[in-house]
Amino acid sequence: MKNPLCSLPCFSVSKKKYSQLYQRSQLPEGLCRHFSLAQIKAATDNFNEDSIIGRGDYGTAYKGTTNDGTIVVLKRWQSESGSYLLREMQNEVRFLCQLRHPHLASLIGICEEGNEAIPVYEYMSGGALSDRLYGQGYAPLLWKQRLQICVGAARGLHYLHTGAKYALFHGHITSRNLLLNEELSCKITDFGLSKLGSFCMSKASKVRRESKIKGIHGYMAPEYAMHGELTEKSDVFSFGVVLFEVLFGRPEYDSSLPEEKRYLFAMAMESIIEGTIYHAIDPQLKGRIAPECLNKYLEIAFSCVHDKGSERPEMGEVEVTLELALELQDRADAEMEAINPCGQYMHDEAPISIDAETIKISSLLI
Ligand SMILES: Nc1ncnc2c1ncn2[C@@H]1O[C@H](COP(=O)(O)OP(=O)(O)OP(=O)(O)O)[C@@H](O)[C@H]1O
Repeated sequence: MKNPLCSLPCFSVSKKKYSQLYQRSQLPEGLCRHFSLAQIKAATDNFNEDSIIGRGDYGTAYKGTTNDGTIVVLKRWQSESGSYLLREMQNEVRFLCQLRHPHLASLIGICEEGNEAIPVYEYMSGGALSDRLYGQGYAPLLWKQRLQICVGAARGLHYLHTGAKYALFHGHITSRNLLLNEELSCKITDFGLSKLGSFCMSKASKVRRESKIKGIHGYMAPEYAMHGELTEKSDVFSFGVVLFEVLFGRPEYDSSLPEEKRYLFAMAMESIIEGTIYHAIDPQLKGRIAPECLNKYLEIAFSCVHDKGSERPEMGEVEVTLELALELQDRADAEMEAINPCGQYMHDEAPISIDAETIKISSLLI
């Protein structure tokens, strides 16, 4: 049966209308635990202000503890929010209930009672990757930790694209949507904008959005920003943007910087052309990156943000290349440690050589 929500325009929903609009997910208990509203209230001390950890467009995120002691995050949808946000939340629940992967966010269950529709997630105590890269209050991530996080995220995204019966496109990959646990293992979250692709990826992998184009502009592939075409290659593009943030330790756009430095890609390009990349990257990484690793990393990062989707690699290739970059770093570190068994060491700043064909960045980015 066609979901009646799909044909609704974007408007805000009154409480009365909400119950008519909201279709119970009717997910079997085996796929998704069902919480009662009383259990949710107990977990958050009746939605106590102190339990709030953030607010999104849809409503409020709370940290809570379930009766078996599990620390969770609950997202309370507000009826004043637009109906498209309700649709996004249902979309997320529908996908996450059926997907299980160590690098995808874990949906523990949902509460559907009265006017409430509250998904319950595993709590990720390590925060968002964006916060760890350029937020306040965290120790800087080491280069190898960053690489491991990227490898994890690439595995999750590769699984999303190819691991299930139908390909799934995330549609909203950003460093804010990559959450870390205590061991710094990364999980992809926020599947509200996700779309099912074709049964077979090699056939028509293109999904055209009928609705408004949504997402964060700097992460959007040119074909998505301009024509609303969401494919697996749009996720690859967004992931490439994250790879640059990881290396440079800054957001893709930073209004606090002088104009010529605001756009991450303009800065990255200039540093490659002028041979000043080692000065442009995150200062915390100075001397920590082996040149052969940096070369591999930059090669794959630039190819991910290629102007043309067809020239971008598939996530499987991205994953393998990042694993190789990590291996090159491990090897170089082992060699340095053999020479300096108890000393601090710095890797050389060898020139970077990237094929000019790989660097074809959209003018939208710079
Ligand atoms: N599972 C989780 N574990 C720990 N923190 C989380 C979890 N999910 C979300 N958060 C944090 O809660 C805050 C709100 O997140 P949420 O996903 O609700 O909105 P957002 O991503 O900030 O915005 P939007 O979803 O509207 O783009 C963010 O700081 C996010 O890092």
